[in-house]
Amino acid sequence: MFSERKVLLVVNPISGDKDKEEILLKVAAKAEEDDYVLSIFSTTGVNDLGEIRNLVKNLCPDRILVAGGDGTISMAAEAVTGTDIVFGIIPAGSANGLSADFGLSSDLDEAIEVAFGDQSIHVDAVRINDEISLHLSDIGLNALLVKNYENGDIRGKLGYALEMFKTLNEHENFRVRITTESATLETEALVVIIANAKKYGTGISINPFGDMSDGLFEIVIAKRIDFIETAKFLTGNASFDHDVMEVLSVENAKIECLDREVYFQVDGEYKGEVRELNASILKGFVRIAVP
Ligand SMILES: Nc1ncnc2c1ncn2[C@@H]1O[C@H](COP(=O)(O)OP(=O)(O)OP(=O)(O)O)[C@@H](O)[C@H]1O
Repeated sequence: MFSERKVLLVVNPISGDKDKEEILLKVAAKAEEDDYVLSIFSTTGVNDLGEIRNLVKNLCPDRILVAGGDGTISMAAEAVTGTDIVFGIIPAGSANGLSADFGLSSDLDEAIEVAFGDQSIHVDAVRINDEISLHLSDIGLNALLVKNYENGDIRGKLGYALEMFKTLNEHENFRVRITTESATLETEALVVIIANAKKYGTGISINPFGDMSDGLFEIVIAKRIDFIETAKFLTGNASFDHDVMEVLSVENAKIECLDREVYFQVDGEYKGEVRELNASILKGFVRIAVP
């Protein structure tokens, strides 16, 4: 008997401050062309994870497409983990770091072709306390920037640029102890990044050693601002000064903030202040459609 193929489109109506009408129309047209029955879920910001989990259970889609920013993409990925559903990304956030890491085009037609295409790879995620991170999470300077951005009035890259001045004035370094399966390290830090991927959505490549499918994540520690050493690190030059930048490839890590609570963000979502994080790799977490 012929069984119909189903695709679920998850849309965040507010991400990136962009109208999603064109996305809806183009995805509907492509679904019809490829003989998929399309269902649409628009996020509300309240219990979206639970709602998407229920939809996945009841609809049993073959494919799920997500039109939103990194926060929506990570949340929807969490809803499908443990299934073999192909996950397609339609970049529609203010920064879109995840799609940049997968080499996805920002052109809508191309992104839709890939999201409905046959190529896919399994990618890892990192569990950090009760959160799932597919991309980049951190404590310190950048998390404070994310907090200030969320409280600011201006969305998009301009919003980030404006909040950067305020953030640099407000930030103070902190002391941290990092315990991994192979080492313990204690240092002062500007930022500690838990990196499954390579690039922030701003295009800054913070983890040149990152591979989202290698069964490892990186802990990147920037100890202080030093432009030359930071530039060496960011360009993948392995001779950077370890007094300035440090990178550890690990499966598990415990991060303790020794002198105070520190700002924490996960995939671009501010999560409050924390004293301790426990991070572990989740291998092959989700199957993502790629070019
Ligand atoms: N309908 C909605 N109204 C308000 N907030 C929402 C809605 N749907 C989702 N959200 C919130 O959007 C956030 C995720 O945004 P996402 O990462 O997709 O985009 P973004 O590019 O970060 O968006 P922004 O334009 O805010 O920078 C989550 O905090 C979620 O709770």
